[in-house]
Amino acid sequence: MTIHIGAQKGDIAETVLLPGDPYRAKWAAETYLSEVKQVNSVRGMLGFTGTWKGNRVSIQGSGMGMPSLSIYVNELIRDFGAKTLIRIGSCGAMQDSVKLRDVILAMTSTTLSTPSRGILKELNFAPCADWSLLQAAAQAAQAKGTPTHIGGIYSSDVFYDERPDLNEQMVRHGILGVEMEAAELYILAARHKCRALAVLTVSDHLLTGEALPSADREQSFGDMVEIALQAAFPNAA
Ligand SMILES: O=P(O)(O)O[C@H]1O[C@H](CO)[C@@H](O)[C@H]1O
Ligand SMILES: O=c1cc[nH]c(=O)[nH]1
Repeated sequence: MTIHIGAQKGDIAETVLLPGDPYRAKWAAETYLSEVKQVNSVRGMLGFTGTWKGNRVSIQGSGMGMPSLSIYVNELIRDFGAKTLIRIGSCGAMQDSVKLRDVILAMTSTTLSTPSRGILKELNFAPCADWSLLQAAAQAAQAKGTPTHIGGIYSSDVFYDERPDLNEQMVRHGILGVEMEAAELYILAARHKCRALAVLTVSDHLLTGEALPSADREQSFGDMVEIALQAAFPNAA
């Protein structure tokens, strides 16, 4: 048990999927896993462990923003032995070629700052995905036929951004989409020698103003979950 995760030692699998939304964790666990057990409810940040095609996997909500994700990922790695961490999140598209409900595999994540800024100091560390996960996710997405984009994303500290000039630079430099957690996930994974990837579904479009309702963000991003599971267990039949 930790301060924020009420699970017992051994309750959490080495592979953990991390949606920001705890109710997406519940939906994904109930929809895709077998032998599901709820392992966390502290602060309503639901976590579940079950099996997928015989492989043990946990799905733990990580909350919104990098400070929140940092708490859960630190505890998952240090106290529960997590080794493979895959974010399954929503994001806003920043390119015309990226459409609503498309999947983005975040190869890198640009950010202004993360909770790790204090230790990285003046270093502009480049947060990047684990290659084996990225490659397996790309193959899984191709096999499913899901419209998928692979490249850089932007991890922002704000949802209601009042820096249009910054977004303009992101768009201009080919950033595919914006979300709020991947950069710190990648930095923590690098620090602790774990594997990490962010698999995202486009829920908003910053260029067209389109936006999906909250129920869709909670319960309809199935391709993203299946791609993440297949990437974690590429040999699962
Ligand atoms: O849908 P989730 O995984 O929470 O991800 C995105 O949605 C939240 C904002 O609505 C932020 O956490 C952002 O990163
Ligand atoms: O951070 C986020 C998440 C979803 N959609 C956005 O526009 N931004």
